[in-house]
Amino acid sequence: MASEPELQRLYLIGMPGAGKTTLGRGLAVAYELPFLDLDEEIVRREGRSVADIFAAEGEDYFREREAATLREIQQQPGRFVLATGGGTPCFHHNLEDLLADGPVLYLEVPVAELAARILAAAAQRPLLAGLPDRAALISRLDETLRYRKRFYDRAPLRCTADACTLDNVRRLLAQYLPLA
Ligand SMILES: Nc1ncnc2c1ncn2[C@@H]1O[C@H](COP(=O)(O)OP(=O)(O)O)[C@@H](O)[C@H]1O
Ligand SMILES: O=C(O)C1=C[C@@H](OP(=O)(O)O)[C@@H](O)[C@H](O)C1
Ligand SMILES: [Mg+2]
Repeated sequence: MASEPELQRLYLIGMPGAGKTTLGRGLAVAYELPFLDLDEEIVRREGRSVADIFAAEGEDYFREREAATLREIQQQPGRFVLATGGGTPCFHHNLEDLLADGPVLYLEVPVAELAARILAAAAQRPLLAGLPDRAALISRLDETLRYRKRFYDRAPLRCTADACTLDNVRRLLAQYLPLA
């Protein structure tokens, strides 16, 4: 049988609600790799939720912790799947560090679908909480994506909306990775 490509480290990027955490967990199971979620790692180190960090310290502090936690994770040896936060590639030196260390997969999901998913749990996403209605959320997501797209578009791998399934992503990765 032909050798399977061996995945060392995989990074998922994309807007809030794109499914980075959900798909990342599934991919980690499929590849038998540890799963890490950057937000969860920050929360564990800080002993408080992302919403609490934003409320108490502001976004700059969160971005500094985010970059430092990413660095710390990358310096550890070993294989993993890492789900980043939506803003991760857009701050500090994070995108270059992601691109240098493993395949980066962009989950591209239309704003209307992101809004539908986020509305159920807006309180967990401080940058999107407190918007008055669906139209305001869509407008904020549109504006955010317009700026962030230039970062997300640098990912060498991408899946779009309904094509972001476990099977499709495994096929994409098999084409991308050199055979072991
Ligand atoms: N492929 C999908 N189809 C429909 N809903 C999804 C999908 N992936 C994730 N979700 C839902 O969308 C919400 C956001 O998913 P999550 O994985 O937390 O996204 P992210 O980490 O990119 O912000 C969750 O409620 C999750 O259950
Ligand atoms: O888009 C963003 O700037 C953020 C997205 C969140 O992660 P998810 O993309 O997993 O929601 C989290 O890191 C924080 O609330 C900021
Ligand atoms: Mg997430």
